[in-house]
Amino acid sequence: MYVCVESSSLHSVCRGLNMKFDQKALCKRAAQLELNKQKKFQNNLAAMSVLEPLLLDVYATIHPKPRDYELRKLLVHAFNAMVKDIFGNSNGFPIIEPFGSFTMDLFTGMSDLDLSLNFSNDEALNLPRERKISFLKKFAHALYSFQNKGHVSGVLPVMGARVPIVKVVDCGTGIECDISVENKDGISRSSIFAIVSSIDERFRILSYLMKFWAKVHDINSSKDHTMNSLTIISLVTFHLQTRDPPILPPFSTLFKDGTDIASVQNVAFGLKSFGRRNVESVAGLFVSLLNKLSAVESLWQHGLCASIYEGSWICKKWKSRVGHMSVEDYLDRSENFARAVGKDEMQKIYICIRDSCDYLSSFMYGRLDAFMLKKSLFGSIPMQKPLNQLTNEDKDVKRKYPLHGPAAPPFEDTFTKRKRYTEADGEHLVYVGIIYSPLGHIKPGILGFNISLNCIRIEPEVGGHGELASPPTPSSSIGTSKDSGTVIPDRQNGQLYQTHRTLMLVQPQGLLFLCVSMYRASSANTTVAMMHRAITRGIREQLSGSRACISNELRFYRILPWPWSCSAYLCRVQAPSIQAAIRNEDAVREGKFMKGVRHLCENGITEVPKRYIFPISDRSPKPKIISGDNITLPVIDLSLLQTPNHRFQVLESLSNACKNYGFFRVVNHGMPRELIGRTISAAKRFFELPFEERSKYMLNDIRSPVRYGTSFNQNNDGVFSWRDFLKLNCQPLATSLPHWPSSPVDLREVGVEYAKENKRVFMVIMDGVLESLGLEKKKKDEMKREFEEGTEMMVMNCFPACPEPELTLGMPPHSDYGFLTLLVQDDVEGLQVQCGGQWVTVDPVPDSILVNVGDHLEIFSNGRYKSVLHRVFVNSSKSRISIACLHSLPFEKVISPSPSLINEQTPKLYMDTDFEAFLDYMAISETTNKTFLQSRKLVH
Ligand SMILES: O=C(O)CCC(=O)C(=O)O
Ligand SMILES: [Fe+2]
Repeated sequence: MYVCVESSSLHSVCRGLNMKFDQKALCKRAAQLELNKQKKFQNNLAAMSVLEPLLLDVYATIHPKPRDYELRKLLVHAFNAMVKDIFGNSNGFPIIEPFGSFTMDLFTGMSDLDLSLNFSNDEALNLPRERKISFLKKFAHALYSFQNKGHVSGVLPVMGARVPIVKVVDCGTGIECDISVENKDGISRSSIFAIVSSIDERFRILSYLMKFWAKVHDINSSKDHTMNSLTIISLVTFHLQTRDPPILPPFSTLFKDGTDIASVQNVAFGLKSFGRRNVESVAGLFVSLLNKLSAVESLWQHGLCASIYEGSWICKKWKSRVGHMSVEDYLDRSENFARAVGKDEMQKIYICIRDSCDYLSSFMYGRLDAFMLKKSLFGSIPMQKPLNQLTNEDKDVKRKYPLHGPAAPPFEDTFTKRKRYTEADGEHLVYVGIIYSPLGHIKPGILGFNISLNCIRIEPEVGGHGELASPPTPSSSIGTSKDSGTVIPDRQNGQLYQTHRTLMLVQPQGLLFLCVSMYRASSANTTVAMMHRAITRGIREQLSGSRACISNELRFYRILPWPWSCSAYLCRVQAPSIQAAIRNEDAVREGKFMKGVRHLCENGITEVPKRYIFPISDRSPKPKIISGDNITLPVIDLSLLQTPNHRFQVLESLSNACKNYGFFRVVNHGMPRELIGRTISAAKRFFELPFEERSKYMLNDIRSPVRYGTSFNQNNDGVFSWRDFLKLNCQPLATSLPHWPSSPVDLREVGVEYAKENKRVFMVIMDGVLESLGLEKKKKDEMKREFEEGTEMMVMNCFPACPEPELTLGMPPHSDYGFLTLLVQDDVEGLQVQCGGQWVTVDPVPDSILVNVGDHLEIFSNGRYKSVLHRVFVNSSKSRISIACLHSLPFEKVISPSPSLINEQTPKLYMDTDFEAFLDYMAISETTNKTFLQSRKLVH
């Protein structure tokens, strides 16, 4: 125990500055540093107004749902029934009482449940440690027998801990519980924070955000010597106490009538409007809290301590040493909540704090967009629910203490980005519950490992088992000694060896994958957390290949003897019927959809697989069949653009076309008709090659000079598009060309000729576009020089004939990313553009080249010219080929609104962007519907 030897006259020597601090000087210095930091940090109002909803959105995502509350309550109830059987129940005791994050209302669906086994209500009663341990042993003994029967799993007594506990996972809910005895300290601390929550709601929001932020950065774990939750919540409290005007009172005020819950509650009741005078936003508080922590980095070692009892900094030394971080326990002021924080871990914490301040600062300066900020602060993986929280009442599993509750709501898909079926399918996901208990069930075999799952539970919403496999009985063994495993390389930390097995189960309404991993570290320096991260990445990569969506990840256990560890994943794929499930399973297993639409058609299909069915809202209204109803696009005669007499007029038309349509045709462009014909023909012949030949170019790297693929953004598309494509990078040609397909034999030659001609035509149009935007000659010439070196991506599209064309789309509504796209096509109709809120079909016109404004030009023109949404429909009889060339500035160039187009009436509307940002975005998001461009918009 650390005993406080603090006094206000305590001196500590600052080695670096050779300076002494007493309490007053130290606190003054902390305030000064915070002020300096705050001054340097430019709070941009527009950016703040984007940050606020962003943070509230994160909060809404992580905040538990009603079912999470309910399950925990039911679980407490079930444990109480269990306790009654184990210990008897004479005077109403013992009872199980929850505390910790659940009672503070600061938990998430992933949080453990802290429970205390209480033998009386007497707050003063303090059982000796030995007594507590003997009660826990008795409890653990009973739990083991429940474990054998499949009621609970992962029973683990941790008697050597400061507070002895038994860990156990409930099979019905998947919730891990830490049970302690007479944990009155824990109960009163969490009750007090729950009361504080009622004073100002910013406390709870900020606590959630900070806890989540810390979790994402792996700095919220006392076991790993980073910050425990009490430290984080106390730092939030402290920040709110030290704002001007303060939002929360010092706890000394709260405790003025005593520290018993009733008194504190009473006092708090009178403080309900305490923080009202302070109107700071959550975003403002979030930023200033990180800045505050960042500012005082150097002062902790001199005894700086956050006292929420006093509501101010104090100077404090703990008995054995100065805390690396000091956050005074408000009930026992001789204790440091942050006592577990280690020296190296403090550095890790500070790297995260500094980085996050930098991200926020870049965001304020417009150098980082909201999307990337969110990713940097909170990661890109949504919080996942413990899978068994999706349960209905137990049916199959033996459960002695059933959770009697209302039926579980339908599965809420937190992975909307990866959702594979549309709402129109009508059916929700199957519930599947699974508990994996590694303790005592994983043994290294001679060649591999034996893994037994001691309590898998499968609970279909509708009874009956799948056809492909029946659910494993409790303790099915899915590991075999023949399974020598796969090596998953960890790019950052060398190699980790792991073995994993994939168990596939088909349920009447869905398909499940269960991946159980058992692995060991390759070196003694590898921490368990590193192993876990590497395996997680590996499994996710494998699953993204199969397009399964991960519905949940089981708890990560560190309780195996070093260097072994294990984790398990359950993934589910939504499917409306067993047949569909089997079809999908085939497709997923063989990666059939990934092989493209032509491949699918070549294998004979008579209906559109579910995976390709778009929501009605996306595919309606049906394309108009009556010709003549199609849109007449502006026509720009490029030959006239070069004649001085007509140039001005043509520029005028060009400007109108870019402003009002975003699409126009160019004629008299000088591109030989036969060259267009030859290029389309080469593309057509490429798609007609045997799949084995085409598949040589099926590369997953979006930066590769050649890429054969399918759909729109195949790694992220929820619904697949009826399109295959071949993307050829044309800049620089010399290095890209050798990678282009060698078959059909003329593809390279024709492609090069076409790419060069296309660039020439693009330069002519771009010259006009720049002039029409009023750029002065010098700037225009400079831009043109850059465009000469600019990117050019040739996209050959193939839209095969489709058995049910009205259900799908060749391309979803999207805009193109570059400055201009030049498009040619065969004679089959398919393109539609959005015009005045309507989808209108564009006729194929031989000899003309269709041009459209891309996102980069919308940004560069500061919104004067608009990139326009377009989509492609397919038909039942004819395959269609189109070739789009997307042109932009060089890859590394930053694209920003032209300064000449920013003025008082039209302030800068978009933040700077580059290809890297686009690619990053594309890698994890759906890019349809101009979402990328939306993410670049500045709010005024
Ligand atoms: O095929 C078409 O008409 C349009 C193709 C397209 O929009 C694209 O490749 O971005
Ligand atoms: Fe397009």
